[in-house]
Amino acid sequence: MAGQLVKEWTAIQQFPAATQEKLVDLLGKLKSQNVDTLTILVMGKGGVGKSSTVNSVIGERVVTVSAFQSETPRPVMVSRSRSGFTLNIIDTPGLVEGGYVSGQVLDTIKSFLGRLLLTKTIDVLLYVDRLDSYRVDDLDKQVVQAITDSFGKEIWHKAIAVLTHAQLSPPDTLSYVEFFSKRSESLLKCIRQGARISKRDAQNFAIPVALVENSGRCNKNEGDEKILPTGTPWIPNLVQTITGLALNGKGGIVIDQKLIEGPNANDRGKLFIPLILALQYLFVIKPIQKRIKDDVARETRPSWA
Ligand SMILES: Nc1nc2c(ncn2[C@@H]2O[C@H](COP(=O)(O)OP(=O)(O)OP(=O)(O)O)[C@@H](O)[C@H]2O)c(=O)[nH]1
Repeated sequence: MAGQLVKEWTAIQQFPAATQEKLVDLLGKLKSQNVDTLTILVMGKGGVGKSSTVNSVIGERVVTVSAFQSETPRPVMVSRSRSGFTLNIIDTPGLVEGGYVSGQVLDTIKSFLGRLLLTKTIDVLLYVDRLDSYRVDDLDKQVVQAITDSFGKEIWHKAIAVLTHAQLSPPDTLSYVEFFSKRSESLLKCIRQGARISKRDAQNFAIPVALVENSGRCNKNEGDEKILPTGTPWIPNLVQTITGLALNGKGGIVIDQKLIEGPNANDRGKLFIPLILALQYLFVIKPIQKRIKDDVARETRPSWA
């Protein structure tokens, strides 16, 4: 990738042996299908755990994590290669500023992608939110809508809903599995509404949900792998979901000029052309015609004629 430093993915060796084995297996599966590069875009609101998730997957602290609004300039792309396979992960700033979806942040993300990935593709979107948010609201829908408007509805063919803080203790009345299924169903419903995916089309846009626990206090199994309350080691599970999506037969999101400049940037004014012509006729041409007519009517023959 032009101008992009691709480092060797040495941090993979920091993972416990069982996790390493599964990751190497999954990368092998991708290579066997002729996929030797995977580019993952990470988006979501602020403070939901995007940067932490990037660090967890790479296995080292590659992007700054902060309990408050991040001061690290983002977007940032982290690239790692291993045995001829390259993983690119793009961390982005939170999409909400001052209680509103920030068009400026989205534009920054798009121009960053244009500079780095023009004519290349985004293979997977990690849409990050927290498991321990108890409800979705209109702002969530607006975030999804803004992503859809910027990248096209097709991006949801390549999306995983990632829920961080997954080691939560649910309220007394619900089991962990019940809580997870309620939370993921309400988030998926919000995504479908925000992305304008009809009920009939929902099957076609089956968005997987993956759980993540970035905390250093995440429980571990006997193999030292970080596990969810269900016992599932979450890093290989997330990478498996990513692999499945990369190989789901749907094309990635191509970063081209049209996407960078916004939908029909050149056509934007076209809608106004008839209106402008009508106004021109009413307020310019008609008055001129009238003045000419009046002038002709007022014209008196010169004395010499
Ligand atoms: N317990 C727990 N804390 C998490 C988890 N993921 C992130 N955090 C914490 O949540 C805070 C925000 O995490 P970030 O990774 O910076 O979140 P972000 O989405 O990148 O935030 P912005 O930079 O504002 O866009 C930090 O204090 C993290 O330590 C998680 O899975 N579990």
